[in-house]
Amino acid sequence: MHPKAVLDACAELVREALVFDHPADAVAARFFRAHRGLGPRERATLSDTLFAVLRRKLQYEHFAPSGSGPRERRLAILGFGGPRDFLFSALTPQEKEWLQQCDAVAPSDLLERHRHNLPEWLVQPLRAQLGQDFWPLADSLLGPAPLDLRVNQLSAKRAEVQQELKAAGIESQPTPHSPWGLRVQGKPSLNRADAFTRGAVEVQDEGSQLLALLLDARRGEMVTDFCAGAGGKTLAIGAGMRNTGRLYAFDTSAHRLDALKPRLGRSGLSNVHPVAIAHERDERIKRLAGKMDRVLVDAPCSGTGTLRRHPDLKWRQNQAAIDALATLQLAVLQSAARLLKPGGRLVYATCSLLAQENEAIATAFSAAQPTFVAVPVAAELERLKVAGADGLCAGEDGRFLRLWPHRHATDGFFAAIWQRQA
Ligand SMILES: C[S@@+](CC[C@H](N)C(=O)[O-])C[C@H]1O[C@@H](n2cnc3c(N)ncnc32)[C@H](O)[C@@H]1O
Repeated sequence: MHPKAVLDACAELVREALVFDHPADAVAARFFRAHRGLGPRERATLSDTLFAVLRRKLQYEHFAPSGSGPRERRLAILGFGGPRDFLFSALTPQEKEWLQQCDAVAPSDLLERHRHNLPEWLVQPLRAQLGQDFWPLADSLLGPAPLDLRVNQLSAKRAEVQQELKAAGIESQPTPHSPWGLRVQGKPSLNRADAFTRGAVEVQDEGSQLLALLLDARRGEMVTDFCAGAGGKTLAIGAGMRNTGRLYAFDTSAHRLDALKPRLGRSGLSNVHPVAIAHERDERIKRLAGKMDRVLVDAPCSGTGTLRRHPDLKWRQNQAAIDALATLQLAVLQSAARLLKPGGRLVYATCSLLAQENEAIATAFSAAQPTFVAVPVAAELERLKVAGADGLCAGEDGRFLRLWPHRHATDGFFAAIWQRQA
């Protein structure tokens, strides 16, 4: 495809995504369906351009007014995801000169907001929480995330899968903390790899694997994954139960639960029961009250821990949305807690960076539910033989799991654990 046509397509995709009426990856998927002529290399260039624009939107919007032509074209030029010489052959002499001027601006000459590229509703609480560490976090959020796999412990061994992937030209390393994880080098296409099609591996961030590990579900138990979505954690939990017992996968989105089904098929699990619920107080929950050994609440959240993968999330939300999420999170946690037997384990988790969705919810729950006793996560990780457990936790006695992209190379995750008093 001619460079000019590729740049035009990039600008059009940027225009569609910046409406922010749908998630950026859904907009890109729709765009590729509508433009079947785009090959894999062109699609990669378009995606990389879009994600660069979303990551550095404030910086590029600051540069854009000094250029010429439509705004989306200027943004696409600044974030272009293909080779420089390819881009140059699509530009007018005036555009080339403008791009070189933009490239020459030193980061130190930019305002802070044009360097961190974060909205104020996110900057303020993160600065308050992190102090000096705010900038390493902000920098890490401008980069891509690694590709992690979880080896299905039901049917495969990590070292063997690593060898198998290597033979297929896919290099990987064991993840430092999760016993099931492999971190893959580069961005190889996995969908056709035999290890993937036969269910020996699933794509899952190392941090997400640790959340499933913390539930510590055992053989023969009754377990609920309350916000199961497409089942990333459900699959890990079901494998940990060695495909025995009963694992309910609840979610209010039947559509997301549908995406769990093919993954269940590949995984070999038959102990999982997906159930679409209307809301967190659904009658079906009442019927199962007091029957569960373990409940995971992987709550709906801002997803700010996943900004490397979903940079549009910072532009599609605001403080009012976080306030509404916090109310929902406490309601979901309170309702899910009713499912537990005395002695049972409750895990609350998010992929948010914000204390308002994390420590504040855990603290409010503890205050309202004195029969749920907090279990320090650091001690649990140590018992589960997770390397470097202390460095993964925060709060008094390592009370909470707190993973950060700039410290742990994972997405940002939070978890708290309670045991219901017998
Ligand atoms: C963080 S996502 C879950 C991700 C999933 N556990 C995984 O590992 O792939 C949160 C999920 O909560 C679901 N949800 C939203 N409101 C809910 C509610 N009131 N009760 C149960 N689930 C809810 C959303 O549909 C979404 O799938």
